[in-house]
Amino acid sequence: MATVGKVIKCQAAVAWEPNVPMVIEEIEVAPPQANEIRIKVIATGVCHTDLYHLFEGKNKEGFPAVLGHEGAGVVESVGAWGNRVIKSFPLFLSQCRECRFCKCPKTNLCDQSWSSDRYAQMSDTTTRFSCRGQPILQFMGTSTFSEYTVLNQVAVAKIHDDAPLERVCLLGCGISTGYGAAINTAKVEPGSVCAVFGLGAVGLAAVMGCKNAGASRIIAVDINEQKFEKAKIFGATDFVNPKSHKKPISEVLAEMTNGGVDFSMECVGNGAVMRSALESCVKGWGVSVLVGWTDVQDFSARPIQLISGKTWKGSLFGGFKSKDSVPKLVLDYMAGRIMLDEFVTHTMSLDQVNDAVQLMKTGGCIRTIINLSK
Ligand SMILES: NC(=O)c1ccc[n+]([C@@H]2O[C@H](COP(=O)([O-])OP(=O)(O)OC[C@H]3O[C@@H](n4cnc5c(N)ncnc54)[C@H](O)[C@@H]3O)[C@@H](O)[C@H]2O)c1
Ligand SMILES: [Zn+2]
Ligand SMILES: [Zn+2]
Repeated sequence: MATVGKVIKCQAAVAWEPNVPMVIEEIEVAPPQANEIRIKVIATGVCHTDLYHLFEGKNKEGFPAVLGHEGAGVVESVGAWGNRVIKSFPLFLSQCRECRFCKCPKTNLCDQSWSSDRYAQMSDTTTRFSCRGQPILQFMGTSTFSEYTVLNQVAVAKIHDDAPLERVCLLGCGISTGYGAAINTAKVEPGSVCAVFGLGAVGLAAVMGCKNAGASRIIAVDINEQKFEKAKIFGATDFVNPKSHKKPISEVLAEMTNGGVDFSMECVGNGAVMRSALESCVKGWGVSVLVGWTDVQDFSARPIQLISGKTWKGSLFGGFKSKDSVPKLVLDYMAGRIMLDEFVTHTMSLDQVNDAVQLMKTGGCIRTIINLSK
């Protein structure tokens, strides 16, 4: 390819500062260095975590940056070699296969993922992006709101040649997260009663996970009743709007389930909802999983909640070891074992990225796909 080894000029949505819409800019993307891969992004989803970074987070240091971490594309060039067209998948959670955590089957938290360097920039702390001479940070080591991006090879998976990128990109974050929270972290059992709090893409995917794991009853909880119809498609059997009840939601669920649910998943990112999700579990064996993202420093629960035999745990990227699992999830979609199409409510171009963010902010979408292929 003509671009191998050269700087590529392309369009990207640059978040210059917090609480200000992103600006479509021409950026320069440097060639990949050793152990890096430059990817032409074909499609990307917009996740609540992008919104969180832009508007809700307290990380004022993380700007200017190119956001986006739910993308799929093709390899443009790899370090010093090769230019085969390979469908490839940027992973915000890496899998180096060498660290203590990668070697342990109990977790997916690769040690390389959350070093502050890789989180904000590339592996050697110098970003590959610049705009008008100024370095631009790479969000979550991925930055898929750009026509081209550079990733460390520990954060790229190769996926099936026939994978439809404008669908499987969703496996880059929200869907894998919710689905895995149910099947890997909660380990939902056949015949069990589950409750999912929050019915965005993450929560709907958790509903899908509960259903695939054989749950007999799945209670969908959201303050936006428009989400209930979608939740039904993914397998929800009961629907609760906390705003329609004067009692705490845990009491409502306890009455509906003879004492509480077997498994609950918090997919909102709200400390109070996390507490009610735990309180909604049955004593003795109930398991509650935190999935929603929040920068609440402390949150509380009465110790009796845990003394009485409940388990409270959390899940990042659904507990999936990313490089190993994403290619398999792609095959699951292609074989009809998991749904993806049903999550897509809007398709837009890169210059509409602020509209996509706004839609998510107002609850007007499940997932918007930004199509970058030209
Ligand atoms: N742990 C992880 O690996 C991971 C990965 C991706 C996203 N997340 C987080 O998961 C959360 C959900 O992401 P999303 O993309 O589905 O977001 P979303 O904004 O599409 O969905 C959130 C849903 O929660 C509902 N909600 C808000 N307040 C509620 C309340 N008090 N009770 C019940 N429902 C309520 C909203 O109406 C909405 O339907 C976010 O916090 C996101 O940052 C975590
Ligand atoms: Zn690792
Ligand atoms: Zn995300």
